[in-house]
Amino acid sequence: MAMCSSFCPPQVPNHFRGTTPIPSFLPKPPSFKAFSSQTATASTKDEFPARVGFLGLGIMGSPMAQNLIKSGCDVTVWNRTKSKCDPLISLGAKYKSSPEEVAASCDVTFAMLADPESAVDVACGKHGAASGIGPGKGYVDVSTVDGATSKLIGEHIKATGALFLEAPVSGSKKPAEDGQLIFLTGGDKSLYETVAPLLDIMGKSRFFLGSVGNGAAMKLVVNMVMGSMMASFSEGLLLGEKVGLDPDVIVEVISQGAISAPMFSMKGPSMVKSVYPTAFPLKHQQKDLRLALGLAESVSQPTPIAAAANELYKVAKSHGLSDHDFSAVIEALKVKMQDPPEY
Ligand SMILES: NC(=O)C1=CN([C@@H]2O[C@H](COP(=O)(O)OP(=O)(O)OC[C@H]3O[C@@H](n4cnc5c(N)ncnc54)[C@H](OP(=O)(O)O)[C@@H]3O)[C@@H](O)[C@H]2O)C=CC1
Ligand SMILES: O=CC(=O)O
Repeated sequence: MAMCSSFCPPQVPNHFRGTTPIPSFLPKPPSFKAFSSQTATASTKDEFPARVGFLGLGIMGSPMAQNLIKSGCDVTVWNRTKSKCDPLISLGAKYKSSPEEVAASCDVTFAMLADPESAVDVACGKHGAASGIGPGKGYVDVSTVDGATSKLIGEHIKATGALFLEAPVSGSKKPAEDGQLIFLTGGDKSLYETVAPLLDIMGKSRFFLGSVGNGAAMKLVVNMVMGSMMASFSEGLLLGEKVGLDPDVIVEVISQGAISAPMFSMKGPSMVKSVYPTAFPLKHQQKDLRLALGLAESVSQPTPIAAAANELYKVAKSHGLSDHDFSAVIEALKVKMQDPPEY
């Protein structure tokens, strides 16, 4: 893999021994050093992989690619809807008309796609990245998908002689803009080390979690908790309001106590106004709950809270809220039956 100079990041290993069964699709983790974490470190331009591809320029992909460009990386972009490439081209990005061409012309290619179907299509479909990639190159999928999808993409990429890393991110639109994402990675450790300077441009910390599937599992666990928290917060706001409490004060009280979370203090005030500017689309939150429930089922882990939350997001989707922020799930609890059944 072409690098402007050799790069060897300092290692800060943590040690972890899990006690829960491992999903059948995941390889058994090593008995020690199952993950290592690292906060972002400053790098110089000379340490970046020479040519960086970026596929998928939605809410997350655009600012991530933008940060790479602004840091001096040589970036080539592709997006299904070509117009989303234009602002990045204006900033200096190159453009190729297929994932295949991007992967062929770059040393490392990142992909930030909507869901498992699009991630597989862009990596493995006709004119997909796997058709253009090869030995000496790397593919980093930062989309949120399930472990089986991640493994499938990894197998296609590795069959070409290239390296593969899954690296889903925790953190939304603003952290993506601010270069404050958290990367949850699994796969080829050498690729992880090669792209570390790039992850550090886009993020504030990174975790290497071992085999492909572990990064996906970590991301789904985090987003399962997040989806349930938002559903519960919504119930609390509406219950409080119905018994006469000021919802703005509820947000303030929650924000000062033990259950405070940036998510509540950031999104609460707009939820009170029934405004949901999209940072994390509701359809993606429901996708993550669905995938997390699949993961739970694969190891017979009961997740009744997440299952109930998933139903609420499904109701919200059925009311046309898919592309609103996931905080719009509160609307699903406001819906009144038009024609109540007769009992
Ligand atoms: N938004 C957030 O806060 C966060 C999102 N994520 C995850 O990151 C991923 C991207 O999220 P986000 O940027 O918000 O999503 P968006 O919906 O804004 O972007 C989705 C991207 O996928 C592309 N895409 C969708 N379907 C296809 C397809 N069939 N073929 C090719 N390209 C396709 C879209 O292309 P086009 O422009 O043509 O539609 C677009 O580039 C998701 O997996 C999400 O769960 C993770 C952390 C935070
Ligand atoms: O996946 C969403 C996030 O905010 O993280």
